[in-house]
Amino acid sequence: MSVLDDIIAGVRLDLDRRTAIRGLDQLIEAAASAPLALDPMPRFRAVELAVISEVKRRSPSKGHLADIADPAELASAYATGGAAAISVLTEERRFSGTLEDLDAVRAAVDVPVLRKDFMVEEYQFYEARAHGADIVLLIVAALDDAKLGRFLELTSDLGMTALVETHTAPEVDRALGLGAQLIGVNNRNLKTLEVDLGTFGALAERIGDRAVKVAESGILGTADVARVAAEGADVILVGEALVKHGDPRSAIGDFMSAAER
Ligand SMILES: O=C(O)c1ccccc1NCC(=O)[C@H](O)[C@H](O)COP(=O)(O)O
Repeated sequence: MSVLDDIIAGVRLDLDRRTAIRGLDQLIEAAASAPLALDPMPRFRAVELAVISEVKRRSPSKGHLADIADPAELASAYATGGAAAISVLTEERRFSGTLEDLDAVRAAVDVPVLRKDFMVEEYQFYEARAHGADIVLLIVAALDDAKLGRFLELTSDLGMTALVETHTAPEVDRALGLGAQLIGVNNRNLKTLEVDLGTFGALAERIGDRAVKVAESGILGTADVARVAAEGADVILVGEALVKHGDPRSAIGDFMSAAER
C-alpha cells in the first residue's frame, strides 16, 4: 500500500465517524447558509508571485514540525505578511490538523482559505464549505476521471475553487482535459514522499497559460522560490519553511521579493 493509499484509508475511517455524528443533509444545509466563498484567482493574478501559507503541525515525511497552539494567530501573521491565501491541513491522523483549525483560521482572516485534505467523498466538500473554506484540494492521483470531474463540478456549484494537484505529465493532461483553472504541481511524490524541486519545472511548460500554476512542497528558502518563479510559478504553497521560521510574516515578504529579482 502506498503512503497515499494508507493516508486515504485513515481519512475514510474518520469520515465514517463524522458522518455518523452529522448527516449529509445537515451539512448541505450548513454549507448553504455559510457566507459566500471568496474567489482566490484575482489575488493569485495580482502579484508576480502569490504565496499560499500553510498551517502544518506535522507530516508523514518529516514528523513533528511545529507546536501551533493558536492557528488563528499564525494565520493572521501570514495574512499581515502578504499571503494571498491560507492553507489549513484538516487531516488528523498524519498531520494533526482539525476542522476546528479551519474554523479558527476562517474567523481570523479575510483572505481565501484552502481546506487541505484528501477529498474522496462528496460529504467532505459540503463540510469544507460549511466550515468556511474557499478552496479545496483535489489530488489527481487519488481520483479517477469520473470522480475528478464530478468533484470539480461540485466544488464550483458550492462557489469554491479547486486546486488540482498533479505530479506527472499524464496527471497534468487529465487536469487540463477536465478544465482545471488552478493546477498545482507537487514536488513531493505522494507515493514515496521523496521531494524533487525539479518536478515543477519539468511540468510547468505543459500547463503553459492554460491554468494558474502553483508550485507545491519542498520550497525551503528564497533560492528555491527564485527557481520555481523563474520556471513559471504564479503561486507557491509553503508549509514547513514558514511554520519553522521564527518570523513567518517577514519570510513571506522575502519570498515575494525573491521572485522579482
Ligand atoms: O508533507 C508531507 O509529508 C505529505 C505527505 C503525504 C501527502 C501530503 C503531504 N503534504 C501535503 C502538502 O502538500 C504540503 O503540506 C504542502 O505542499 C507544503 O509542503 P512543504 O512546504 O514541503 O511543507
